[in-house]
Order: sequence, then C-alpha cells, then structure tokens
Amino acid sequence: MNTESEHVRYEAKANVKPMIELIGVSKEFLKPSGEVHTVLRDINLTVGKGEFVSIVGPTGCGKSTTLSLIAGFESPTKGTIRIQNELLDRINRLAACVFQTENAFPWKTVIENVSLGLRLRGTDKRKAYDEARKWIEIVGLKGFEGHYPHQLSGGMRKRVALAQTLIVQPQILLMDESFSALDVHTRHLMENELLKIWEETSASVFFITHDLEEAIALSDRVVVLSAGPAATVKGDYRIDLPRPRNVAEIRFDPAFMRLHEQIWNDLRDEVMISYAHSVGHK
Ligand SMILES: Nc1ncnc2c1ncn2[C@@H]1O[C@H](COP(=O)(O)OP(=O)(O)OP(=O)(O)O)[C@@H](O)[C@H]1O
Repeated sequence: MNTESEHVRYEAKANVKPMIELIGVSKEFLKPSGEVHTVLRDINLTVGKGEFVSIVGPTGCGKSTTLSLIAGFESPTKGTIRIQNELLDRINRLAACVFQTENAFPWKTVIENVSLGLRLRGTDKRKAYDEARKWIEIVGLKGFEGHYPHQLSGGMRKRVALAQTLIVQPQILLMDESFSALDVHTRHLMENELLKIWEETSASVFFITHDLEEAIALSDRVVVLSAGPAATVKGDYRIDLPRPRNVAEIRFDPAFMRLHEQIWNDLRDEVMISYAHSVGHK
C-alpha cells in the first residue's frame, strides 16, 4: 500500500520541471566512405526532475547515441539539448553513467573503487571512505569492503557499479543496458534495489533496455524509438502503475499487461522493420 506522502510525491510528478530536454535533435555520423549516416532525426523528448524514463527500440536504432548526447559525449548535428534549462555544450556535469560493462578497477578493493569518485573530486580519504561504507551498505555489500572485483559475483559487481555511481549523488542517472548481463533473479533484486534508492533521491533516470517488461516495471514513462536509420520518437507512454513497485510482481497486474500489449504493438512494427533491413543488408 502507498503511504499518503508517496501518493503526493507521485501525484506531483505529473507537473515536474524538465531536467533533460532534447529539442529537434538529429545526429549524423560520417561513414568511412564519406557518406552521411543519419542515426537520429528530429527527436523531441523531455525527462522531468525526478522522473524515471526508459527508452526502447530495435537494435541499432540509436538508443546509446541518445544517451551519449545527453551525457555530452557527443553533440547533436541539429537541434539543442538543455539540461535544467541550460544549453548543454560540454560534458554533462550533472550526469553519471552505469553501462553494461563494469566500471570497477580490478586492482582496487570494493571500498577503494566506490570511494574513487569522491576522492577524484577532492574529498579527503577518511570522509570518502565513510561515505563509501554507507553506499556499500545501501547496495547490500556490507562485509565485502576489502574484496577485489574478481572475488565477487556478476550481480555483486553490478552493485559495486551502482554504488560507484550513486556516491557522487548525480542529479541525472544514465543507464545503458545496466542489468542485461544478470540472471533473471539477480536482475529483479537489482531493479528493486534501484527503485528503492531512486525513490529516496530526486534523480532523473534515463534507462536504456531491450526488455519492454523491464522498462514498464521500472518507469514513469516508456519512450519507443522507431527503427533506424533516422530514428525518431514513435511513442511516449505514461506508466501510471502504483508505487512502490515490486518489479517481479507488478508484471501480473492487469494494468501492466494492458500497457505491455499497447506498447508492444508499437514496438513490434519497428522491430520487424529493423529485422527486414538487416536481412536485406546480408
Ligand atoms: N561514433 C560513431 N560513428 C559512426 N557511427 C556510429 C557511431 N556511434 C553509433 N553509430 C551508429 O549509430 C547507429 C545507432 O547505434 P546505437 O549504438 O546508438 O544504437 P542502439 O539502439 O543503442 O543499439 P543496440 O540496441 O544494439 O545497443 C548504429 O548504426 C551505429 O553503427
């Protein structure tokens, strides 16, 4: 059951302030042949402050490119990106990324890895370690502070990656297939963990996944990108399922199934187009 304060928090989300805005964004790359390859075309997309937005779309359509643009790793060929109402024209300092691959240095222990972000920002060692211990506990790794990454399971290393990212308290969390390498059970645990942590912060999350069920279970909105080249926003769905959610159980909710059917109808067409392209190119 939702408490009253949770209810107010999620009601308020309907009119949240924009944190990330992509306005008429296109992205082109030059092929080695010199030909222009348009990956994204005229993307209009807003992620509100504290909002959890997932993006789904056929393989190769431009999801990671969209994330790179928001992170400021790449700049748009056309259009603008605004972060908290300011034009983004450099690395996005409010954002932190969690990728599919792990971020931990193998020669550093868990606490050294987790505290690193703060140390690099100039925090003294004792304070950084105190803060790291707190985040290690939050992600369920208390007792493993002195372990090296190779002494941990894949799921535990993913927890280290989350703690490494969350310790700097980013206002924007960019996640690219972050849990896709995990077995289903560990994945659900991590997803629930992520929701719990996110609910305690006001971070805006931009989450890339191939898994529509994961997108619906986690998000406030699911955005469908069309098949590339020149992918654009095909659908933008509000997921008004109650919170807090248990990602494993919410899938049995009839409202979840209705949303799944509706979004899948949109996504399936794009997956088929993308598949036809890939077969055509073989
Ligand atoms: N730096 C680059 N230079 C040239 N082409 C690029 C570059 N980055 C991405 N691309 C191309 O842009 C397209 C979209 O790639 P992107 O990785 O964004 O897709 P995606 O939707 O994240 O893919 P997947 O679902 O397979 O992870 C691909 O055709 C890719 O080859």
